This record gives sequence, C-alpha cells and structure tokens, in this order.
Amino acid sequence: MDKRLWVGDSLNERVDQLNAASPAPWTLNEYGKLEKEFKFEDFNAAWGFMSRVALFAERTDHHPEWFNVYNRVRVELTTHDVGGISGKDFALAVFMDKCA
Ligand SMILES: C[C@H](O)[C@H](O)[C@H]1CNC2=NC(N)=NC(=O)C2=N1
Repeated sequence: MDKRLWVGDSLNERVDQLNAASPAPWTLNEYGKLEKEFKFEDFNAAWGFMSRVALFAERTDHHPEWFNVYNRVRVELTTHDVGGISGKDFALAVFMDKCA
C-alpha cells in the first residue's frame, strides 16, 4: 500500500475528498493526525466496529490510535514510518467510514 507522505495543499484536498463521501468530517488535529469521532447506538455496536477495524489493521499492518468510552470511538491516524499521513491512513479511514 502507498506509504508516501501527504503534506500541504494536497493533504488538505485529500481530506476534503474523504469527507465528501462521509457524513461526519475527518480533521487534521494539532498533532497533524487524521482524526474523527465515531458515535454508535451502544457499546456493543462500538465494539463491533472496533473488531472489524482491528482485523483490517492486522491484515494491512497499519493500526489506529483510538480511545473508546461506551458508544464513542475517537480515532487518530498517522504513519510512524513516514512521520505523517500516508496513503495507508486514507485507506484505513475509508474502511472505517464503510464499517461505521
Ligand atoms: C513493525 C510494524 O510493522 C510497524 O510498526 C507498523 C505497524 N503498524 C503501524 N501503524 C501505524 N499507524 N503506523 C505505522 O507506521 C505502523 N507501522
């Protein structure tokens, strides 16, 4: 998968493109990570989402940073190898939007 670093205008354009296809927006947070908070019916639904994402993360060797409280999952994506956002983060973001 594409591990090129996205920076500057092209990074912002790629985030806009991602958000055009999803109801709640992804943002670039103060640490330069791709962030979104997902909200579900209950803990069961949140955990189901996390389980599906976990299997995808293992398969692609690319893992989210995330924080779960009951029905909320706040996600931060970054690629440590390149020190920023790569195509792997966008692939994971697209998969998460599909699962949510
Ligand atoms: C050793 C292992 O393959 C690497 O650390 C992988 C695992 N998962 C990863 N996940 C994320 N989000 N970024 C990485 O750079 C990364 N690297």
